[in-house]
Amino acid sequence: MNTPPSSTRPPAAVRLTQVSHVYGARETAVTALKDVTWEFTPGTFTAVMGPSGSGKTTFLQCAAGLLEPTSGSVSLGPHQLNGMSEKKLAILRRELVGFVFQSFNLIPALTAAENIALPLRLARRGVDRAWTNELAKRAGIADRLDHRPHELSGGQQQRVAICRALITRPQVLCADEPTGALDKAASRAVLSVLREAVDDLGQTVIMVTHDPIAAATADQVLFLVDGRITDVMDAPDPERVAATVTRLAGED
Ligand SMILES: Nc1ncnc2c1ncn2[C@@H]1O[C@H](COP(=O)(O)OP(=O)(O)OP(=O)(O)O)[C@@H](O)[C@H]1O
Repeated sequence: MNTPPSSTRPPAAVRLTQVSHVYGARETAVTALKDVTWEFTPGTFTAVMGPSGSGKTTFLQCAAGLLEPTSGSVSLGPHQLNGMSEKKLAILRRELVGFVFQSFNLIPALTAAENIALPLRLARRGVDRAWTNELAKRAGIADRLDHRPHELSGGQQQRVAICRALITRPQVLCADEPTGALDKAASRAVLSVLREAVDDLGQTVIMVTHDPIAAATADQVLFLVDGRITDVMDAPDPERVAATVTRLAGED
C-alpha cells in the first residue's frame, strides 16, 4: 500500500516534535525529556513504559498539553499548541483530551452519572444522557450510575473515571497508571474498557504503565530511558515486554 503524501494524510492524533523538557534551573535542573519525536496514529492504543524517573509522566503531560515543553512542539490533531494562550489551551484540552489517573479523582458527593457528566457541565454543554448510558453499559457499570464513589469498588470507580474521560469524545485519552491501584481482576476489566474504546469507538489511547500485562493490551509499547525513546514494540505480549523492561533496567 502506498503511503499518501503527508499533506493528504489525516493529522496525527498527537504529534511531538523534538520535545525536550527541563524542570528547575541551573544546579537543580533535571532534563526529563530529551529531543523526543513521536506521532500517535488516530485509533491506536499506545503504552509507555520505562524505569522510574525515565520521563513517562512528563511525556504524557506534554502530549496532553498539560505541560509546555522547554523546547520542541506538540500538536493535537490539527492544533499546534506552541505559543497558544493558557485560556485557549485550557479550552482545547477540555474538548480534545480525556484524562485518567491512578487515583480515580471522582467527586465524592456526586453519583457516578453526575461524575461522568461533569466535563460536559464544565464546558456548559448539555448532559448527553444517551451517551452516558452507552459508555456506562460498555464499561459494565450501567447498574451503578446512581451510586456514589464510596459505594463502588476501586475497579468500578476507575471505569466511571474512564467514562468521564470519554464523555466529551476526546481526540485522545491519556491514562497515567490507570491500573496502578487495582488488583488483577479489576485491572483486567479497566484494560478491556480502554481496549474497546480503541476498537469500537476509534479512540486514541496513551497509557503509562509499569505492568507488562497492561502494556500488552496496547497495539504498541514505547520504552523510555533517561528521557529518550529507546525501544518500540509492536503487537506486544507480556513476556517480551517484561524481558525488555528487565533489559532496560539493567542498562539504566
Ligand atoms: N515537578 C518536577 N520538578 C522537578 N523535577 C521533576 C518534576 N517532575 C518530575 N521531575 C523529574 O523528572 C524526571 C522524570 O520524571 P517523570 O515523573 O516524568 O518520570 P516517570 O518515568 O513518570 O517516573 P515514575 O515511573 O517514577 O512515575 C525525574 O528525574 C523526576 O525526578
